[in-house]
Amino acid sequence: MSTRKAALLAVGSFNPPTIAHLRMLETAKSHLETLNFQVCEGIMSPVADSYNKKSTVVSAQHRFKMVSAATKSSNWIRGDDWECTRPTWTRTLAVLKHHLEGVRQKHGAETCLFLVVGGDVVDSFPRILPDGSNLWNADDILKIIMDFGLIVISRDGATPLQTCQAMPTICHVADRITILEDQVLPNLISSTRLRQAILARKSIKYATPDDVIDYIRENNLYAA
Ligand SMILES: Nc1ncnc2c1ncn2[C@@H]1O[C@H](COP(=O)(O)OP(=O)(O)OP(=O)(O)O)[C@@H](O)[C@H]1O
Ligand SMILES: NC(=O)c1ccc[n+]([C@@H]2O[C@H](COP(=O)(O)O)[C@@H](O)[C@H]2O)c1
Repeated sequence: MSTRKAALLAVGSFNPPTIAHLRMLETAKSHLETLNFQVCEGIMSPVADSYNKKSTVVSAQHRFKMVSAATKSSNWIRGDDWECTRPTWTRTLAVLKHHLEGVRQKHGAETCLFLVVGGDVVDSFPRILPDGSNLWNADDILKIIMDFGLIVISRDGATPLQTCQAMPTICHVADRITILEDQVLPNLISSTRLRQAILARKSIKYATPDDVIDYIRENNLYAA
């Protein structure tokens, strides 16, 4: 069987990045390798500041630097600041389209780009915003699943398959979504837990790479 090249994209706040964010990319890579893909690159793209109105979210500049620190020891995952340096929020389909171009230039015109998300992101697909608009466009979701490829990492409390099956606009492609468990490190880690621990002066060692901890300490992030 011939090898196909692939790259992976993870989007999110990464406020701060945790080992769960890194594990989701490693889990997706291992799975694709069993399907004979050669996974060339993993991209972590922090969302722009304009997306989050929460006061707990530190600036995109800090979040990008923490992602760079988190990926320092990886030989295939890197942070990318194209999304977070744009003045307005960029929908994930547009982020994928942007990176597909770069990835194909680097690794060849046949390279695939998959989106990797936790199950909670899929559970947000049907969410209606207070102004009545959809958080996700149905068309975007269809394109992400069919034109790119959606890999979902199970997350406690999330029911991604049921969510997709219950959405009339995407139920017919629900079986095209890959849902994986992290068998090596099933976890309940979240950025929220790390922020809470820092605030309570508790250790976050081993929940994120040491370089991220150093960056948080040097910049006095998340402390009261
Ligand atoms: N423990 C986990 N298991 C599976 N997916 C995860 C996990 N933690 C984060 N993710 C996924 O990583 C991506 C980026 O997540 P994000 O930066 O919002 O982190 P978070 O831990 O969910 O943040 P917060 O606690 O601040 O809401 C999302 O696709 C999210 O579902
Ligand atoms: N319509 C969209 O493209 C869309 C909608 C909601 C969240 N997202 C992305 O998903 C990521 C995670 O967002 P949440 O932290 O709100 O779950 C962010 O990077 C955000 O940009 C994209």
